[in-house]
Amino acid sequence: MHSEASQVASETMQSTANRPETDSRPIHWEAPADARYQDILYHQAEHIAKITINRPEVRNAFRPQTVRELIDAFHRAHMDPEIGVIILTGAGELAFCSGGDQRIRGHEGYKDEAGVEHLNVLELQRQIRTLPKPVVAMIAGYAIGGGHVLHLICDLTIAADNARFGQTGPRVGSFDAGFGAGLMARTVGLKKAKEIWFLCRQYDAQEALDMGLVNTVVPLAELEAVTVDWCRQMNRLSPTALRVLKSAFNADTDGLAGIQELAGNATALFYTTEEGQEGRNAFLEKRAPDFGRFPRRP
Ligand SMILES: CC(C)(COP(=O)(O)OP(=O)(O)OC[C@H]1O[C@@H](n2cnc3c(N)ncnc32)[C@H](O)[C@@H]1OP(=O)(O)O)[C@@H](O)C(=O)NCCC(=O)NCCSC(=O)c1cc(O)c2ccccc2c1O
Repeated sequence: MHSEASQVASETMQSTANRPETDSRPIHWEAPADARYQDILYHQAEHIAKITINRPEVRNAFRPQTVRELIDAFHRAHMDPEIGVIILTGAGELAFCSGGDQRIRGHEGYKDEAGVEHLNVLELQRQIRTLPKPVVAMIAGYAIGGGHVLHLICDLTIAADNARFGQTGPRVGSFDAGFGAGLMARTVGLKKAKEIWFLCRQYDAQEALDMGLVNTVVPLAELEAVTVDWCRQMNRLSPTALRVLKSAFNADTDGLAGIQELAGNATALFYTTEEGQEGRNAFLEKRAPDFGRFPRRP
């Protein structure tokens, strides 16, 4: 029979084993020479990529070029086998992102250098959802309008205590009736999502936490350390498990495209098995496949 003290000790050991200690070692970001952009920054270290919207003079509002660069940077992190987790953030302490740059909004979208109008942030949203690595939004200051939807799309959100969240669409003559509405409702519930869009209020970090819009709130000074710690924790886990789980979380929301994503992971895993390879080998060796040796599992 356990004494009370040994029982407490064993429970403590168990809970410590389940909750890794915070790893607050400093991280030494490097900026690869071939990843230089105008509107964003790209850094990497310890299997983590950090992508920063770098337009603090407009609270990190995006223009078509910003979005093009973000798409390129996310593609880079997606394809880099050294990268396991991606952080999306904004430069400075005042804003994560304030959405589309209203100064260059035209009649049909946001004007690029050639005068062509885009809503290309929608492409970026799909990219962040479908790339098979966790994406963490690291938020200081405002996440507003299209910037608010960007953090919503990310898999996790870590907010500093100065963060503020909200939609402005109906006030500035815009709306995101795609993930901006549907995913918002799935995240915070239908009534709250309608409140966010219909009243265009701002919410502080604690309110965002209370409604399930963010995962945690930390002091501003600890924002990057905590975010990096979460990324380090994810990087210690099975990349395949995280990959399949991410697609599973998308599957019902994204309909057949979501099932396709999840199913693609099943196919990729099947290709790694002897059973999957027997079919290919038989074809290449011009013989009938022998699937008889593989178990019919219950
Ligand atoms: C974000 C704020 C709440 C910050 O307020 P604060 O008081 O801290 O700062 P200022 O207001 O003084 O701003 C400083 C400086 O930045 C400029 N600025 C800020 N945001 C933007 C912006 N989005 N575009 C352009 N410029 C911006 C501001 O003018 C100041 O410049 P000065 O020269 O005067 O110093 C507050 O700034 C704010 O509310 N900003 C606007 C937020 C907003 O309405 N965003 C657009 C929403 S619509 C959208 O994002 C959107 C984009 C898409 O691509 C879509 C695609 C498809 C469907 C829907 C989309 C969509 O809705």
